[in-house]
Amino acid sequence: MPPETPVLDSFQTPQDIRRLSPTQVKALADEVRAETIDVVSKTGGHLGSALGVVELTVALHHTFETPRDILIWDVGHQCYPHKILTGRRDRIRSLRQGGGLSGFTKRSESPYDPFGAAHAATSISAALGFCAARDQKGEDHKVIAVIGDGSMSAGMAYEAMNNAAETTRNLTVILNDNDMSIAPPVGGMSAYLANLVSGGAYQAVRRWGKSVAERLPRSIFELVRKSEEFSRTYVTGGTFFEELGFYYVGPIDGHNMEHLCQVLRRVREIRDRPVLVHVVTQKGKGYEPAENAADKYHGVAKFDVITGEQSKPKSNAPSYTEVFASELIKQARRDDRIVAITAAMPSGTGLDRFAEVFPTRCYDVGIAEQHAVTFAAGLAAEGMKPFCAIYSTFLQRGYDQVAHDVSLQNLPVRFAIDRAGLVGADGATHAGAFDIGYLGALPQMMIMAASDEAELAAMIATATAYDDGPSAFRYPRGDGVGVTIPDVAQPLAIGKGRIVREGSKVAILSLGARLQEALKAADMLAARGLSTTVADARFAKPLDKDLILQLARHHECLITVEEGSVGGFGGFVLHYLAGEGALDNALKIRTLTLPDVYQDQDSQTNQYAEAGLDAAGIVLTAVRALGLEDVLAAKLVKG
Ligand SMILES: Cc1ncc(C[n+]2csc(CCOP(=O)(O)OP(=O)(O)O)c2C)c(N)n1
Ligand SMILES: CC(=O)[C@@H](O)[C@H](O)COP(=O)(O)O
Ligand SMILES: [Mg+2]
Repeated sequence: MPPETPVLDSFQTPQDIRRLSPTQVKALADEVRAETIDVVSKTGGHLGSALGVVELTVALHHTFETPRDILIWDVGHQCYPHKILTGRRDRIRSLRQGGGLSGFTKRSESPYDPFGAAHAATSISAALGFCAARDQKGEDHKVIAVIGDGSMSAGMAYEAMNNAAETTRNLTVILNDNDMSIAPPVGGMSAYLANLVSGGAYQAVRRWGKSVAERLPRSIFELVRKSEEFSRTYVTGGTFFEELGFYYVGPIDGHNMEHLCQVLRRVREIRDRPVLVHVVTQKGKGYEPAENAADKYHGVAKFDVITGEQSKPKSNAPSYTEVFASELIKQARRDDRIVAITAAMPSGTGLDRFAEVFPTRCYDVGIAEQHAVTFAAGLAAEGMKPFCAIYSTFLQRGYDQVAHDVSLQNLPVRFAIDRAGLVGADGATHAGAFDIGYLGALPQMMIMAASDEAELAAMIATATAYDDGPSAFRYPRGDGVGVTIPDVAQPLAIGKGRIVREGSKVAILSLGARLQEALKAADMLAARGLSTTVADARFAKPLDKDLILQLARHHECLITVEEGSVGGFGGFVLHYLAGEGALDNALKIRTLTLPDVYQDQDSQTNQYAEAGLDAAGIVLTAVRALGLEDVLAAKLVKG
């Protein structure tokens, strides 16, 4: 290959990486880094994490026989270099776009993605499953899990490590330690890892290397350094990981390609015990704006490569997250029993702002949703008012805790459920689809959904005032609609909705932020001569039974609308009306929910259109329910 040909362009198959010389491998890493920056500048995405693992990714594919060897990325948000190297380069510019590549690893996308992810700390458990299957089948390939230091704060990682040595002798765990989660990492394990890096062999080897480097001929120095460094890292004993039955190798420099490949080659041969390789990397490595940013460009919008400036769309309304933060701060100024909890998402939930005002009343417990929920239960049991702010999708992980520790004991934990409904570019793994159903199944749970930012403020006031049991309020990703928020929001009447527009033929009962689409649909229906009532349910539990009966009795057609899956609000309404015998008459009732499929990434607008949850979808449902498709079509033809 001529020296000027980019290594990346010379690939026929990903297996070609294994034939590259050390110089080419280094060049390849540089090319992959440049391409990753360029791609994400146009698509947005998880840049910092991807940049931190460029060398590691190249080294892994260079050393191991993927896809025969199983490589599992934890979370999967750092996998862009992996995608570039594994046959998806031609589609990499469709990353996170509708119809394009997922921003995470995904089994259906490639044989190089043996296990999909997006929620943290699943990799070691999954890898162990792959190991057990391999061992059962008498096969001999390697299985590698790459997990970040932030994800190491999650319970699943410990459950898996605790089980590793008893399950297999042949597992490689790479701990990718960039000393960052989305925010700076928290907790004892993080401190322990920092200690290993700052006090252990890593610094000693680096210091030793520096002091002798100038005095030895380069070739001799390299030889000595390699064997010395490897043996030092290899025999470092007494770590937590070794107590669990792992060989501990590290800490090693995750950006030193030569060293990385050498260590991985040796690790590849170990088959008598699970190995944990502690690799030290830098989040945002190689792109100055990312390296210098506090969040290391964890998740970015499209940006200008030269300046690093991100292009965030302008809005006249605050985001729901911002409203949550401001309103909770207001409530907390008046009520010193209010405390807030986040599971490693201070900026995403807005609790970073709360922590600035009330540093001692905000708890970041790490990626530990289960713990966050039971921790909140303990606080509530002692008379505090905990607001447990967790995205809908991540609260799934704490479901048993919500059921067993909170709901069963009727403890007044307040769940602030951000990212309710479809979330756009993160796709199916992050959709807040299920919380209405899974929380609604629990006795004693009060559930609200905000239709705009003023409603959210009122719901926060309601949750603050409500001490009789657990409560939850959900709100979507993105900006509000621009309504005025009162200085002092007032609590809502529990279990009472509101009529927003009066009509007579069709009733749309909306729960949550689809209300605007419901109102648009009402306009469109009115234009077709169909007088339409629009109501905002506010509560999924308890239901506003009077309102529902009134809508059912006085309209020919009732349509429920929600940003949630089948088995949620619409199901509760149907259940109630069936019990009342209200479905025995001529009422035409339809429940609009998210479809019973996992929807891939796209813009939120397109996702909702695909789900039939936009104004056009609501109109179509009403027209079909009333059997008027032909009549209206004929009218349209006549003009
Ligand atoms: C269960 C769960 N909770 C929260 C998140 C949100 N989240 C995604 S990446 C991340 C930080 C992960 O840190 P680390 O594993 O160190 O990876 P890094 O981003 O530093 O590469 C968090 C909190 C998640 N994906 N899954
Ligand atoms: C990978 C991950 O889980 C988070 O980084 C997530 O993508 C954040 O989502 P938001 O951008 O909605 O906060
Ligand atoms: Mg990290």
